[in-house]
Amino acid sequence: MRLPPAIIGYTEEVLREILRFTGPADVTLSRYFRDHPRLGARERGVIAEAVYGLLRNKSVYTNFAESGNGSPMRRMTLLGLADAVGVDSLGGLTEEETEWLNRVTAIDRSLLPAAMRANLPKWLFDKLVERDGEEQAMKLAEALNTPAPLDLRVNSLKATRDEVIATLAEAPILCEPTPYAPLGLRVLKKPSLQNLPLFKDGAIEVQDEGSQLLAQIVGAKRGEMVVDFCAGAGGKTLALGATMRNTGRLYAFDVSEKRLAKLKPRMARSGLSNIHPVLIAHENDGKVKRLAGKIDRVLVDAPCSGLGTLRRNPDVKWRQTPDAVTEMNAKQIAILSSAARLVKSGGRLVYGTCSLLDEENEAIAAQFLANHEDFSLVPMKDVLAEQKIDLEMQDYLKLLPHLHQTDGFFAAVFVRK
Ligand SMILES: C[S@@+](CC[C@H](N)C(=O)[O-])C[C@H]1O[C@@H](n2cnc3c(N)ncnc32)[C@H](O)[C@@H]1O
Repeated sequence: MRLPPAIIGYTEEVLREILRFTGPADVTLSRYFRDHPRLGARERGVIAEAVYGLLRNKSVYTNFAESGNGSPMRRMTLLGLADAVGVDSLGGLTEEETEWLNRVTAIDRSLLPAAMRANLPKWLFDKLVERDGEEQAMKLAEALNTPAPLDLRVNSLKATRDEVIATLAEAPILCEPTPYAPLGLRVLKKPSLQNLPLFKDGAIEVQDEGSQLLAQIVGAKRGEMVVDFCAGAGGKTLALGATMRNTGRLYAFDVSEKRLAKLKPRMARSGLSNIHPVLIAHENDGKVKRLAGKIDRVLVDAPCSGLGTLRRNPDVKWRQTPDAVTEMNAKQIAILSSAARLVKSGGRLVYGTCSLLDEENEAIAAQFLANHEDFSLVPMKDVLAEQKIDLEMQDYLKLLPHLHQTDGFFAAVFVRK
């Protein structure tokens, strides 16, 4: 069935706003849908898919939109919608538009220049090519421009992975165990989970496999004192709390009240009572100082460019700038240095990001080690062996979508001597 012609106007309107890049695309999209309650579920789905498809392919579509007649924004909109549902499903096109869309969507993209095909901003593409070579950079770009699968983490306090697979199969929702994370499941389609008893009762949480692995290498144990320094809405906090079997004390620090507020209902669902959310004003807050030298394990899941999450947040690549990354680097080293003071002798400090850039990853780890003689690096291959995770790494954890089917993640593990 063809889509009503009005959908083109709605998509164009919201796209115009999103392409100003004044805020995250998902926030703008949610606000638009709230302001347009008449839009049905199917229309919302198509508009969202068109917007995301366009953000993923913006370089190529901008080039395509330069041909043809009429407003470039309408042409961009048509390309996004054609990407989402196919040209034949669009209602309200002129004959000329149909002919143009059929022509440009049939173009063999392998003939386009690599920098355009990668659909990355030039500064980022150049950086990746310089580091990894063009072939690898293209493979990475292609994976980053493909939507992420839906990964779940089983809450081991409430169920086993096999029990969840069996219960989901009754729904029927098909999934398979993730290759590396012991409690992960990859769902084969993208069903809505919110109303499932498994979700409401806290037996499952949505969490990328890479994020699960980052929490696991902290190695938190029963009865320990653990700090999740940048806990946000608690994706990794919940995983840590379950690994600790709901014992010990797990402090969830963050500077964002809004993010910590989102952790609370998730804590309630999970059945975890060992988590203590703490709002801090900054990384040197007195609440941090009081715990100096007392903590067994500290995770710093640092604020970063987020370029490893482009599969879910394709707008991030167009919103980030090299200057913003440089500013972030100062914050990252400041947070890591302050968090390090919490770690007791023999304790573990984990620095992680969801960035692909060396300057937010290895460079911060190296700078930290150079300035903290009382810490040494624990090679990631040893940490993975200890956690029985079957992944080949050297000094650091470096997860990449084209190699591991996860978001891009980096982690370094240090021990206090
Ligand atoms: C990558 S996000 C954390 C994601 C979270 N750990 C998860 O797994 O869902 C980084 C977090 O760092 C927080 N943050 C920023 N500056 C901070 C600071 N100075 N001290 C502590 N947290 C900070 C941000 O509010 C944000 O929630």
